[in-house]
Amino acid sequence: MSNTFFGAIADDFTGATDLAAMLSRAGVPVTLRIGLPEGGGDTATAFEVIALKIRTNPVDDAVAEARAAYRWLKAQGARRIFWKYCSTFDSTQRGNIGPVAEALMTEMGLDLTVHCPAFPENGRRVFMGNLFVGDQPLHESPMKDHPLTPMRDANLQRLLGPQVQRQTGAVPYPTVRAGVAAVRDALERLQGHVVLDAVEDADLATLAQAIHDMPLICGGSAIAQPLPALWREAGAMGSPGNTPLPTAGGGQIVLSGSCSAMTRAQVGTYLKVAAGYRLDPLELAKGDALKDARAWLAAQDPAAPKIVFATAEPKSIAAAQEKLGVGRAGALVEDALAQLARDARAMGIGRIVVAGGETSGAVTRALDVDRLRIGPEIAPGVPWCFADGGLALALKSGNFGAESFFTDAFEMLDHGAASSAA
Ligand SMILES: Nc1ncnc2c1ncn2[C@@H]1O[C@H](COP(=O)(O)OP(=O)(O)O)[C@@H](O)[C@H]1O
Ligand SMILES: O=C(O)[C@@H](O)C(=O)COP(=O)(O)O
Repeated sequence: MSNTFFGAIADDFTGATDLAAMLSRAGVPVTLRIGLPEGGGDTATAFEVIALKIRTNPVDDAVAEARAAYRWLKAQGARRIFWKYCSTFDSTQRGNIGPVAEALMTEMGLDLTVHCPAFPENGRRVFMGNLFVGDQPLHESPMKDHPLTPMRDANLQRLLGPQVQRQTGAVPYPTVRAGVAAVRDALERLQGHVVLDAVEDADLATLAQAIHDMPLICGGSAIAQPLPALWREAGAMGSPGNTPLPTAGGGQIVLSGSCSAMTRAQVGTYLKVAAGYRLDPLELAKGDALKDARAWLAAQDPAAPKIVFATAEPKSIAAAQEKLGVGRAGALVEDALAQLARDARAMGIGRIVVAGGETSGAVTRALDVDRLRIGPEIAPGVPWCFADGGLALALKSGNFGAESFFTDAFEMLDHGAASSAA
């Protein structure tokens, strides 16, 4: 058995890099695995994050993949397990947040776990069990129009309830404000899935102190940031070593399949300085559109700023989904962007920014990457990641980053920030 201390299972790829970034901020080197590792005990490190693509899979498939990932982490000796899902609680009515949490509890013989999606730095706050995005309740935020997981309620217990067998409960804000002992006390009296309120980072610090010894924590990435220092203090883990990051190759491209309000703004901003090609799922379904996109890409200068995007307004997404179905519309775009990523690599492009969690999963898999090292953060929760062979990837959650994100990302590499990263 090797020395893994912390093992995370992330339901999508942007979520995995987000969590890895938070742990890196806390000073620990993280190994990010793309998909379930094969064999691998000899390469296991202290902090392992496994990126799966199971956010919108059928429940049974998602549970089976998460269980297999858990068993691999357990075989490496992991003593803390983290089930990483989206800070906007992206899930369908059936799952997969609840069913995976339940399966992990059963595997681990637990009757209590906590759910903490709050990420105040990115505007996700939980108050009295209700999730806010900026100043809007989740179901009034742009998440109500997500192509795959439209969120139509903000109350986390109401969202979780139908997804789980065990009971749900909550630690409300006044208890969190009352401090660590009050939170511990509340948790001792609860069972099942307990939703934790957190409005500011100070609340996350309180919660982390109260829950750092729990074997299973579920939620967004922000609650992970204060944990390594507490584990170190409690003597639960040693000081992991550090190794230098690989360097990034040349050339650049942005591939965007996210349709979030923030990505739409980012694409609009980037098109002012970059060459752009728009993919339309209805055209892709007809057959020739991908060939045209590939020809367009082949004619571009690898070094010049460029973007291929399917990013569209809710009305146009709805029209495509009505004709093709939600799954097919999404898959056509994901497959096309995956093929274009392979083409970009073949042209010698080594710096790729991908917008969208599902999209990132499709692209990263297409590039045959099995491990990523975590570099500097471009924006909160979005680090540059480095694969072997000179490939640098930034996997941007739809909602994250400033409007200038795509330019910010390449400027960061141009200015050599990667070489100074932890
Ligand atoms: N124009 C479009 N019409 C329909 N679906 C689209 C369109 N553009 C992208 N999609 C799909 O929407 C989904 C966006 O999800 P994702 O990549 O996870 O983005 P986010 O990070 O914003 O959630 C993907 O499956 C993508 O293929
Ligand atoms: O927690 C978050 O918000 C992100 O880490 C995340 O999961 C992003 O998912 P997408 O918005 O689908 O990229």
